[in-house]
Amino acid sequence: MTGYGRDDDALAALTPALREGYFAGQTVLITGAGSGLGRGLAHWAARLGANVVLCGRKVDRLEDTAAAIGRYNAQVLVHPLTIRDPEAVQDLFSAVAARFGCADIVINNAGGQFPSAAIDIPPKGWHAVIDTNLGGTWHMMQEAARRWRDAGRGGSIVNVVAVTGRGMPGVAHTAAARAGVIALSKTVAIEWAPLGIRINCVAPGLISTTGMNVYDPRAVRAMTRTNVMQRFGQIEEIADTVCFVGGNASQFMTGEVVHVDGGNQIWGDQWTIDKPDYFKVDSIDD
Ligand SMILES: CCCCCCCCCCC/C=C/C(=O)SCCNC(=O)CCNC(=O)[C@H](O)C(C)(C)COP(=O)(O)OP(=O)(O)OC[C@H]1O[C@@H](n2cnc3c(N)ncnc32)[C@H](O)[C@@H]1OP(=O)(O)O
Ligand SMILES: NC(=O)C1=CN([C@@H]2O[C@H](COP(=O)(O)OP(=O)(O)OC[C@H]3O[C@@H](n4cnc5c(N)ncnc54)[C@H](OP(=O)(O)O)[C@@H]3O)[C@@H](O)[C@H]2O)C=CC1
Repeated sequence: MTGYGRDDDALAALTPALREGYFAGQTVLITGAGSGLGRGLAHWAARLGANVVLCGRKVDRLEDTAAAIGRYNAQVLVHPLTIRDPEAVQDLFSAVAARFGCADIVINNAGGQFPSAAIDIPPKGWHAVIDTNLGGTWHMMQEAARRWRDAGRGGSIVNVVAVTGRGMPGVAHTAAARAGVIALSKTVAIEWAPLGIRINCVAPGLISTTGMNVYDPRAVRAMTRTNVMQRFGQIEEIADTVCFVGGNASQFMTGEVVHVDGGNQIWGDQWTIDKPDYFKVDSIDD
């Protein structure tokens, strides 16, 4: 384990930007809550007064998050599933209904990818990334909306995506999936407005989480040079934004994509695999 991310004690020592009680009486569902940003979001939601639903595939990691946020005395439901299975997603929302009534805020944070030149991505790898990031997020969005519609009430969805605007060489599958989520979010922000449902996206730049451990450490160190601020973002910087966007402080926002990326959408290298000589400044003739 390298130094990426923040452990539970470090998260507990920080203070959310939003006021105490911001989520009081509300239920916040978080996917990918066993690690990284999702775990940070679980701390933030619990500290802001929410009932918290923790989802992901690995139950041990979810139980660990539940134990860690026990210090805030929140009501917590652990529900393992893969978001790629629409029936499992329906079961999740039934379990939430049985325990808390309805979720108020759904944070679709689960996802990931692997670095590969687009030309080399195998079909199985393509489908794994698309089915998780686009398909899984969609199953969660649609089921949340159906439950809110059937209950005659609204709700709020936050989709954690990525900075796709300039392309993402080295992770084309995730660029396609996340751009799909953004387009979907803008579309249903319109269709579901009459239902009182808001949908927004948060696009993190490179954030220091344990998720970085799956990448080559040298490459990840170099990635800190790829934004205007020349550093990693931190979990709390994303958690503050997601909680703002998910909760009532942003109630006049929908269909929005909030970039929290140190300026990476306007400047900085995008390469997540070795950059071809073609793009290197040294390759320019005098
Ligand atoms: C070298 C440059 C490093 C730069 C680092 C920065 C990257 C910036 C990207 C943009 C910013 C986003 C950052 C993040 O998201 S941080 C971390 C988030 N977490 C993860 O990405 C988790 C790790 N990823 C995964 O778990 C998987 O990629 C996946 C999401 C697909 C998991 O799905 P699943 O569990 O179903 O997949 P499998 O492991 O069973 O694999 C299915 C097939 O996918 C192909 N595959 C999977 N991993 C790799 C790999 N490392 N290399 C090549 N191919 C891979 C493969 O076909 C698998 O099938 P087989 O196992 O049968 O071969
Ligand atoms: N860190 C960064 O720099 C950036 C991250 N992001 C995105 O933010 C999100 C969180 O990333 P981060 O915390 O860094 O990385 P992590 O790898 O720590 O988090 C990904 C989480 O997704 C869960 N997950 C993956 N597949 C599924 C599935 N099929 N069903 C349910 N849960 C699943 C994993 O849990 P489990 O394995 O137990 O299922 C894990 O907890 C991801 O979507 C990521 O791509 C976007 C931009 C930048």
